[in-house]
Amino acid sequence: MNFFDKLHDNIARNQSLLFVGLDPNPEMMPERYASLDIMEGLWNWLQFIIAETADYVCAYKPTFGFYEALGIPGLELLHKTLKAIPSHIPIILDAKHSDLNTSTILARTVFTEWGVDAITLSPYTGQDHVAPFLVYPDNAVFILCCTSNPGAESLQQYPVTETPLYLQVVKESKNWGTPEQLGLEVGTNNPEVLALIRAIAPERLIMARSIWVEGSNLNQIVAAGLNDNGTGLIIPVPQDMLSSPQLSQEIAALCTEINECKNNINDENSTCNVWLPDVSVSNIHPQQDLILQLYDIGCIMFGSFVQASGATFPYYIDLRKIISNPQVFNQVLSGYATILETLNFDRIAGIPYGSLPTATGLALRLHCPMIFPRKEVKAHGTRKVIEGNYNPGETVVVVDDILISGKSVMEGAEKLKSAGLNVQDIVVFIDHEQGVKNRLSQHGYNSYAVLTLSEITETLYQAGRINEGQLLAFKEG
Ligand SMILES: O=c1ccn([C@@H]2O[C@H](COP(=O)(O)O)[C@@H](O)[C@H]2O)c(=O)[nH]1
Repeated sequence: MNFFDKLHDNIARNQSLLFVGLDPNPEMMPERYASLDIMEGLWNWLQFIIAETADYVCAYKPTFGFYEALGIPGLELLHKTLKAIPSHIPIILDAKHSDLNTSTILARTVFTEWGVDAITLSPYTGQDHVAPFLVYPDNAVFILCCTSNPGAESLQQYPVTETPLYLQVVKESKNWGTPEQLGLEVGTNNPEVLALIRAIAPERLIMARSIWVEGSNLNQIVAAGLNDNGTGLIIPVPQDMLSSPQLSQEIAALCTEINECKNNINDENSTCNVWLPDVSVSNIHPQQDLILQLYDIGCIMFGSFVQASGATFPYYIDLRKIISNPQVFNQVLSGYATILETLNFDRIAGIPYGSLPTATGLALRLHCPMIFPRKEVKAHGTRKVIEGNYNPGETVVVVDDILISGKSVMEGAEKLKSAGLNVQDIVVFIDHEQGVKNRLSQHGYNSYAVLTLSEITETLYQAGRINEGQLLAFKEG
């Protein structure tokens, strides 16, 4: 089960948006444990917190730094703490990790060895740093986009007049991972800041932090943080409460207060227009997130572009860019893989150059050998038409990026056939439509596409990424 499903199950099971920090901070350890050895006192305290709160939380969030600061016994304590958390409750390791060089090894350690479900990351090292954490489909990351630390303000709010840095972080990080894998960590007690972030990221889970300061208005904070469906927000249990001997009663009362707050807000927002989200939800394309990301990373361009056929189109689809965005690339591969898994073949062939990375990714993912027909045959060396090993008589599935006239893919397929291979199935990411599938079928090929061009354009239009003029440009192209 992936992190978000696990989290939502617990929100529903415990009727709680609350998460608890499991922080062995000696300065906060209650007096009643003072007579014990420090590590024993902290361990008893942590066990007490888990036992008292397990029925009232949606997640636990151990802060890595507190354990690290206790040295080797601290890391042993972390290990024991992670083991003590009931397995159905998701664990968010608060690491605020920011080092690119250690991201791959840390991701592997925390997700595969420690059983952590999600981790907090600092955004400064960019997508390269985040990508190694996103190759684990059941795990998630939270990107720190805003902190309540007054000293951070001059950076976060810069430049004051245009988009401040913290909002830029929100915008940028939306391109790094899907809503199921990437949430936002937002430290603020200012409802306006939360509302600005929510407006830019209506689809993201927000992990609120630092909301419990004197003068904070819980109702306003919850109202600003919830999404249009009245969800998408998790709230920390105040640190002070975790020292209380009556922890379970206090957290139960807080849970009720937040639920009342949430229900009132959701009731207030339930106007006579309440049917609208239902209508739009049913219209949302299942691949909407991927389509928007492809657009956002510049795979869909407007302008005057001459096609291989000589025709001029008012747009160009450049799927070659996906190789620079591992998260998007991975999702594109999943789209192809779903189709390939229904077909029978001995080898995968990619059409150069654009589809070679895709064919390579699919060959690795599906454990299937790959070959490719050369675009041009070299006048030296082996002078091979087909690269890679194969046996005549084998069946090959051809993968390409987009079908416009079908000429490129058929040329590639013919080269494979002339080497004695069987080619029947062609799988592309985008079908330009306008009869190209029929053309391929007239030449004896079955063709399959992950998406059609009209599905993409309708989705972009509905999401407000393109205007009516651009939509028409696609339709008339
Ligand atoms: O928007 C586009 C249009 C074309 N391509 C490239 O061309 C072939 C598909 O064209 P055919 O007419 O079907 O041969 C495709 O493999 C792309 O490499 C493109 O990338 N984007």
